[in-house]
Amino acid sequence: MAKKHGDFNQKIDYVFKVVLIGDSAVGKSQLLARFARNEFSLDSKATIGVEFQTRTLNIDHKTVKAQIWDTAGQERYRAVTSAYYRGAVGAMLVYDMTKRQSFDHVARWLEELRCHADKNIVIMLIGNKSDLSTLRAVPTEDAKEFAQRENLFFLETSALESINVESAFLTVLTEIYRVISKKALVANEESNSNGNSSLLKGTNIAIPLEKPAGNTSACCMSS
Ligand SMILES: Nc1nc2c(ncn2[C@@H]2O[C@H](COP(=O)(O)OP(=O)(O)OP(=O)(O)O)[C@@H](O)[C@H]2O)c(=O)[nH]1
Repeated sequence: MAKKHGDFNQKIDYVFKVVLIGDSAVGKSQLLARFARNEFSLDSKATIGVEFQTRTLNIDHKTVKAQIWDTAGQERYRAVTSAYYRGAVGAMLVYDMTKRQSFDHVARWLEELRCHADKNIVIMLIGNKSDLSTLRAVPTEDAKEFAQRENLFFLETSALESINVESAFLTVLTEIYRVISKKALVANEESNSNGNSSLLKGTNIAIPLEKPAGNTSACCMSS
């Protein structure tokens, strides 16, 4: 039987939950389809509710299962609650580079993300549909500046032409791995000095890095 894109029978060392967010029709589902199955559809339907897909890959000789969650950008279908963000260690915040409004809403999405998610979550800002660059409505510099100011990774992608999609997801997953390895090192050092065994030894490590700080109910995006 043919192997699925990126799937192999190996012990999983880590499961990383990554969430996709952004306005409706910016291309979240197609970015996921491109990354998880190397597929693309031009007549993609609006997402209703929440779905996820996985892809297993190797990072630094470890087997990582990326569990990528997708939800509707349309307000009437949106099921984004704290449950969607719970346990997420990465986020792809997507806008459509041909739709200025979707970029103008990025700050609100970021606010919602920071309100619900772990404070150490790794975030990639994505300007999708770079194949339509003649219709560009968001200059690269504007997005780059925003990303620098907010401490986000940034890439322009095309799910259609498979440009930078792999790179965007791999950057986030590798950074998550880097953060978690660093934490594991600290945990190891602390437990060694306490004479305890490592907190993070073993497999299928639970990922949440830290709980979000404070009361989250007051800071969520209003419609
Ligand atoms: N030209 C072009 N079209 C794209 C690209 N990515 C997605 N699309 C198209 O944009 C439309 C919306 O894509 P979706 O992936 O469904 O968007 P979404 O953000 O998941 O939308 P919601 O589910 O409503 O939140 C579809 O017609 C896609 O085929 C891209 O990179 N280039």
